[in-house]
Amino acid sequence: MKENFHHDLILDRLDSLIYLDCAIKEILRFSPPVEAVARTLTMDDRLPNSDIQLYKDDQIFIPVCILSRDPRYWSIDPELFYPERFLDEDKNHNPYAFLPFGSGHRQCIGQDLARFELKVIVAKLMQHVTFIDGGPEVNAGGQVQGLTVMPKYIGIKIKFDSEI
Ligand code: HEM
Repeated sequence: MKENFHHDLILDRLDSLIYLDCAIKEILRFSPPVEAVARTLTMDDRLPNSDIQLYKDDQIFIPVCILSRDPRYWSIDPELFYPERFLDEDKNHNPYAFLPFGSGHRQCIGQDLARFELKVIVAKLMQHVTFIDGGPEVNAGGQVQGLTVMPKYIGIKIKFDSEI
């Protein structure tokens, strides 16, 4: 990125940032901002290979955050934060194991915009600043559950590259 410091982020250049795509996917897999999506059944059904009977009008939750860390659906240990998985071993993952924007008729209508915005903002910031981990004391882990999930603590130092 550093050698591209003065380059504008034209679309072609954004498209070439394949590793950034992987990193954004990995963030959405590792810590999906929406942990579950809900559905109301329109007819009776039974979960395959189980005794679990479901009835019309039942409400079910699809646990996005559990599916994205279920070792049955990932080749590389899903507890590892490893963006490269999307280049190779986990490129063709089960599509239902990765649902940060939901799926089907009610999937997120803003997902293309969200992905694009995330990519532009991160790429633009990386052209001008360096992020430094605030360390284990400030980044003590944990999360806060609201409408979306957020880190409980977050400590990042930001250095403007002109200062380095
Ligand atoms: C990282 C950012 C975002 C995440 C993780 C996210 C995630 C989600 C999820 C999980 C759902 C439920 C999907 C389902 O039930 O299958 C949803 C629905 C929705 N999202 Fe997003 N979203 C994001 C950004 C946005 C943005 C930028 C917009 C609008 C510009 C947006 C608009 C909507 C709308 C309108 C729905 C309801 C769709 C419906 O019920 O038909 N979202 N989103």
